[in-house]
Amino acid sequence: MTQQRLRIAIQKSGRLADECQTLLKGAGLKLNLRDQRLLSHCQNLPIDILRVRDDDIPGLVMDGVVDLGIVGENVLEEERLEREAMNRPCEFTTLRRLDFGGCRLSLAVDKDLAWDGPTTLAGKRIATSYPYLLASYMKKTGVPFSDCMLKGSVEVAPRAGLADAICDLVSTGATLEANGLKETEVIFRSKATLIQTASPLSATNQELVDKLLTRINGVIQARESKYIMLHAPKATLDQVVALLPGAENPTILPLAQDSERVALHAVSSETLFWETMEQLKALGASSILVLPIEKMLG
Ligand SMILES: Nc1ncnc2c1ncn2[C@@H]1O[C@H](COP(=O)(O)OP(=O)(O)OP(=O)(O)O)[C@@H](O)[C@H]1O
Ligand SMILES: O=P(O)(O)OC[C@H]1O[C@H](OP(=O)(O)OP(=O)(O)O)[C@H](O)[C@@H]1O
Ligand SMILES: [Mg+2]
Repeated sequence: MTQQRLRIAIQKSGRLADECQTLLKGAGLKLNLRDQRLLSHCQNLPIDILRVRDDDIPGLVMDGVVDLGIVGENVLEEERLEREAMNRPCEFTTLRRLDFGGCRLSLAVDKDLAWDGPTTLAGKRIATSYPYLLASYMKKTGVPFSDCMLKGSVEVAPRAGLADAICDLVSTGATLEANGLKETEVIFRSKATLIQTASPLSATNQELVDKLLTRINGVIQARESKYIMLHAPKATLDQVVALLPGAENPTILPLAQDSERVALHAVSSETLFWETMEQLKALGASSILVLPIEKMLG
């Protein structure tokens, strides 16, 4: 029997699509995803990429139709709660939370409404695409409400007289502001996440998943890290090192024809902000270079 290729479901188009492809390509998968096909073969590894609506990804993983999926935790938790309520399979394993797709599911009301906590919504109608996440939150508050399911344009529901409030995704808040609404409670914080089916994989495919995960961890670690090079006076070296966020012990090198100053090289596990660079300069550091890291292992 030929070995079954590993199947990974990602969003076909939308907010997560490009980042998913960048991540997989960064992990070494050679993909040609320019055409419209549902299923694409990875050219250098026994992996197939399935490109679908994001709403379908949790179910495909929970039913064991695909082995891995990348999806927003908001969509994943909504599907899990719905399946749990229906006594349908809702198991999966989270391999890792990813560094993109950050957003929150929030309650929002007319900006002029006086807000006095969730009780303000007692007996009111809330429009949402996430009825299970909303119900799970409202149950904890004990406030009775009714809902109105809208798959899109949720933000116009109050103005259209369809609902008194909304429960929708927020990132910058621009959509709420443009619709005369204000965010009042965050009910769920979400990022994209990599999940695996609960059905056991063949030993070969599990090895491939483990390898892929190590590489993905490396890609994300590299994205979150910077290589820093600078020259610093020996007199302020300790203060300079203390300013470098998350850095392991730096390399200190002598400078030619300069006994007062040294060169410092360090990998910082956090973004180096302008403020920190200005503080480094104030300590006498010069030639401060912050370089991106392409790959990282170990
Ligand atoms: N404003 C936002 N900022 C950041 N991430 C977001 C934002 N809105 C949504 N997301 C995340 O991206 C995911 C996909 O959003 P998108 O708008 O592409 O979904 P969609 O329209 O349902 O797509 P599909 O056609 O695949 O069903 C969301 O489920 C959420 O996790
Ligand atoms: O707080 P903001 O930065 O404005 O983002 C929030 C908006 O982003 C998402 O919609 P998207 O723009 O993906 O369009 P959609 O409604 O077609 O999904 C979400 O449904 C909100 O409407
Ligand atoms: Mg969708």
